[in-house]
Amino acid sequence: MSTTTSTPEKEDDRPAPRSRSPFGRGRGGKPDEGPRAKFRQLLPFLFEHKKVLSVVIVLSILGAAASLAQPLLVSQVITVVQAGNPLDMLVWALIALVIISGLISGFQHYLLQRTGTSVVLSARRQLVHRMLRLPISQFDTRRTGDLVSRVGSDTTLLYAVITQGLVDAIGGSLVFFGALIAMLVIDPVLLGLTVLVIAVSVVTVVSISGRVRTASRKQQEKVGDLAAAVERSISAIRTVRASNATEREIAAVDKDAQGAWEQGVKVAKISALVVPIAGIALQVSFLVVLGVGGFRVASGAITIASLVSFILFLFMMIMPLGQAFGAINSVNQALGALGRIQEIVDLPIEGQDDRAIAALAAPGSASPDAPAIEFENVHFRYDEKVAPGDSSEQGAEKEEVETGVLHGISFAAGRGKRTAIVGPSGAGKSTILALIERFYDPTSGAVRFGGVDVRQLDRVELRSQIGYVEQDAPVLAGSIRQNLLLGSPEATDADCVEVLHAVNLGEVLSRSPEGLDAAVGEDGVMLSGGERQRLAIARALLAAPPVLLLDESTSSLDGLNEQMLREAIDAVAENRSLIVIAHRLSTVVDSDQIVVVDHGRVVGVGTHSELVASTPLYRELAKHQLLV
Ligand SMILES: Nc1ncnc2c1ncn2[C@@H]1O[C@H](COP(=O)(O)OP(=O)(O)OP(=O)(O)O)[C@@H](O)[C@H]1O
Repeated sequence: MSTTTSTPEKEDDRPAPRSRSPFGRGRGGKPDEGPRAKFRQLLPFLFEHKKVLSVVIVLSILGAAASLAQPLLVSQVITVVQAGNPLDMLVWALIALVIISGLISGFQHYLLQRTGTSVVLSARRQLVHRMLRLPISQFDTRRTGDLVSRVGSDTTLLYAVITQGLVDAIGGSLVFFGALIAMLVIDPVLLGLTVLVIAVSVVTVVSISGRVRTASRKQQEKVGDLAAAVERSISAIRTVRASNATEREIAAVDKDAQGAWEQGVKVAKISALVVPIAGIALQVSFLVVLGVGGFRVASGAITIASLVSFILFLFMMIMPLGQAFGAINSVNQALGALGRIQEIVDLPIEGQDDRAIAALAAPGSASPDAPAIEFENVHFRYDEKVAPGDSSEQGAEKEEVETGVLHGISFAAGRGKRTAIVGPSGAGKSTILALIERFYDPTSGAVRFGGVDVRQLDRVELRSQIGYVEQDAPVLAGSIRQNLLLGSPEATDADCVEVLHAVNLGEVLSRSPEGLDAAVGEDGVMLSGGERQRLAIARALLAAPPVLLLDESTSSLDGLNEQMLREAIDAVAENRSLIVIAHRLSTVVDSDQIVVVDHGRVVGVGTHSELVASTPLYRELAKHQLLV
C-alpha cells in the first residue's frame, strides 16, 4: 500500500488507475495509519522454529554463565596476586572460559542466521500461497510491483528479529540479571546509583520505539511504491520509449526511490538515538561507579578487587542492554513490515466469501440436454473501493462506487455449437466470459453450466471443463512447451506438436533448433500478435475442454493471420461448445448463433443473416466491416 503524496505533476505523468485498492486510508482511517502488526503476530513465526530456538536459548544460558564467570575469575586472580600466590590453574581456567564463550557464540550465531532465513522463507511461502489464491478483483485493484515488494522486501525484515532481536535479548537479559545480582552482592549502594542511570535510558528508548515502527512501515510502503513504479515502466517499456517518455518515467521512479530513501533516513535518525543512549548510560554509570566506588574503597567499605569486578559486571550489564535496545528496534521494524505481509495473508481467498446459494452440486451433475452455458437475467457491477495504494487517493474518504456493467443478460449457448458475442467496445463482452469462469459472481440472475448454477459448482471442477483464451497477454514468459503445458502438465511432446499444427503454428518449431524449448521471452516478444493468440488457443486446445471461451484480440491482423485465426477457431470448434467474442465479424459470420451486446444488454440474437435483417446495431457493424 502506498501513502505517496498526490502531486499534480505525478497525476500528469501517470494514467489514473482504472480502479482502486480496497482498503480505505488505513484501518483506523487516520492518514498515516497503515496495516499494523501486533507482537503476538510474530510469535507463530518463532514457534515454527521452537526446537532450534530452544537450543539457541540453552546456548545463550551457557554463554551467559561463561561470561559471568570471567569477572569472578579476574577478581580471584587479583586476590591471588595480592596474596603473592602462584596463578597456574586460574589462568588456564580463564583462557578456557574465553574459548568456550567464543565457540558458543559462533554456533549460536549460525543457528540464528539459519532460523532467520527460515522465518523469511515461511513468510514468503505464506504470502505467495495466499496471493495467488486471492479473488481476481484484488488484482484489478492492487499494484503488481507493490505485491512483489511485499514478498521480496518486507519479508526480509523478519530476519533481523531473529538474528539481532529476540533470542539475543533472552541471552542478554540473563547476563543482565546475573550481573545485577552479582553487583548487588558486591555493593548495593553502588548498584542503586547505577540502576538509576540505566532506568532513565530504558524509559527513553521504549518511548521512541513506537516511532521506529511507524517510520519503518512507511519506508516499506515507499519501497512498495518504488517497485510498483519500476514494474509499471518496464512492463510498458516499448510504449514508454515510443512516447519519448523515458526521461519522465526515470524521474517518476527516481522520485519514489527518493521517497524510500527519505523514509530510510527517518528510520536511521530515530534508530540512531537508541545507540548513543546505551553509550551514554554506560559512560555515566561508569563515571558514577568510578567516583563513588573510589571513595568507598578509600573509606574501606569495599576492596579494590571488589571494585574491579563490580566494574567488569557493569560492562557486562550494559552490553546486553545495548542488545535489548537493538532488539526493540528490529522488532519494531519487523512489525511495520509484518503489518504489510499480514494485510495480504488476512485477505479472504477466492471462494472464501462465497454466499452459498445452495449446497454444492455433485460433480458431473450437469445435464446432457441443457445448454452448455446459459445466462438468465444476469445483472453485474464491479465494486470499486478507494485505497491508499494509489497516489491520487490521498486525503479522499473511503468510498464505494458501484458501476452497473451488465443489465439483465439472457442467452443460451448450445452444446456443441458455436456462439459468437459481438458489440461495441465496453459493451460488457469480456465481463460475460469472466462470469462464466467465475472470476466474479453475478449481482443477480444466474449463469448456468450444463443446467447447473455455476455458484453450485466447485471452481476447480468448473474451470477444468472450460478452456479460456483471454484477450491480452495470453503468453507467459518461458518456453513454448511451458506455455502449452500450463493447463495440461501431462501432455506429451507429440500432443504439443499436434495442437501447434492444429492452430497453424507448426512453423514456429522450425524457427529455433530448440523446438518446443525455444523461449518466447517475457510476454512472448519473439512471437507476433497473431501467433501469440494462436499459441494461447493451442494451450486451451491441449486441455481438450468441452467448452471453450475465446476472447479474440482487438489487434488487427493481416489477411493471412486472420485466415490462420479462422482456421484455428474452426479447429477448436470441432466437438466442443465454443463461445467467441469477436471483433472481426468475418471470423464469426458462420457461427450457429450470434449474440449482439450493447451497453450491457442483449439487443439481438440470431444468425448473421437474421441479425442483418433484424438488428440495426449488427447491420451497422457488418456494414463497417464490409460484410453487407
Ligand atoms: N475489473 C474491472 N473493474 C471495474 N470495471 C471494469 C473492470 N473490467 C471492465 N470494467 C468496465 O466494465 C465495462 C465493460 O468492460 P468489458 O471489458 O466487459 O467490455 P468489452 O465489451 O469486452 O470491451 P472490449 O471490446 O473493448 O474488450 C467497461 O466500462 C469497463 O471499463
